[in-house]
Amino acid sequence: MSEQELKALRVRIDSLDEKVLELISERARCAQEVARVKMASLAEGEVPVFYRPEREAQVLKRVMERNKGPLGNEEMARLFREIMSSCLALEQPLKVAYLGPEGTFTQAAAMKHFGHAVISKPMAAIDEVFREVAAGAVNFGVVPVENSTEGAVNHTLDSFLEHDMVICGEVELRIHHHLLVGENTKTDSISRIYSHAQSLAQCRKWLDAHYPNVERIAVSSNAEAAKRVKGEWNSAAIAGDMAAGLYGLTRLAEKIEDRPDNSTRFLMIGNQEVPPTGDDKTSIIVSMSNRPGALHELLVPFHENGIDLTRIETRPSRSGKWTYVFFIDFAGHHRDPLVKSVLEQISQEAVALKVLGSYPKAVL
Ligand SMILES: C=C(O[C@@H]1C=C(C(=O)O)C=C[C@H]1O)C(=O)O
Repeated sequence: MSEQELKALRVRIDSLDEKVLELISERARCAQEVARVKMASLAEGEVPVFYRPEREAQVLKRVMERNKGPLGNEEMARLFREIMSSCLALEQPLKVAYLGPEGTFTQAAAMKHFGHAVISKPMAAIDEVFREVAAGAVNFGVVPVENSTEGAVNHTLDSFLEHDMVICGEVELRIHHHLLVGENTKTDSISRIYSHAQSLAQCRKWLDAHYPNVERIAVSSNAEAAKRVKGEWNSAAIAGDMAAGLYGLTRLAEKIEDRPDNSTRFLMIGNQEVPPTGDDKTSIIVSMSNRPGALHELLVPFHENGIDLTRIETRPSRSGKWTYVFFIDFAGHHRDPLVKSVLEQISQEAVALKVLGSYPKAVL
């Protein structure tokens, strides 16, 4: 390509950028107008709701449907995710607590869902994320709920039994783990590998094959593992890209998770009910009396009404020995007439039924 051709293309890009810039600014002014209208139409004592997850899900879906390339749908939606995040911040900067410290996959999930224009607050434990939301110190919390290799995150499920929380959204993240070392690590003398217990489990076979005799030490998070390695010469950490970048570690081996499709699902928790989008999920907790056929009775109404169950998990109820609660996710919104009638049927059989929330299915 000649110098002249390049120059002409760059002039074109500059002029397109000017238009993109002007359009984004116009969009941002529109969002400011939306905020003004929301404020003006408040009833006495009513608190304004600036963040609308159902609307954001629709905007992103529309972008993906209309996108003609060459950028991929996900890539395009990610760009719009950030534009919306900045527009919303003009209305109200969201405060989001997540399972920290900085550099965790939960932080990456929070950024994927809300974009980067939020004020994010790392918490030391899942329960603290719940408490921070309950106390009103933040608008939303982000917690992991299940991993495709290792299953449920029990701390999260148990926290739902202790706090009244609304699930406002979900996001899924591909989890890639790397073996990370610091500048001073003697790579042939590694005698300890730090990581979160879930991550150690997700890389178990790889560790058995490559570091069978090295001590595996479970710490509170992958980011904590990365932090420890920074100051030690004989240790390595298993963590993801964010933690590697944050603590300046290098990858001794990449993508060492045993299953290449290793993914984690995260939930956004808050206290805002989300209206239907037409493509939603609902999460409920049900406790049944301990008698034969109870689980069958619970599941039949879903089957008979053609409602797609996406997940069912059992946990001890914590209110009696050998009594259990079921965490159930299914397609649909609790305001859909069909879902409403199924929930009514179940509540007749159940000891207790609680809707944790209906929320848009993950778009990104
Ligand atoms: C502009 C609005 O407020 C927020 C910002 C949005 C956006 O930038 O598109 C979408 C939904 C809300 O989270 C709105 O409610 O439409």
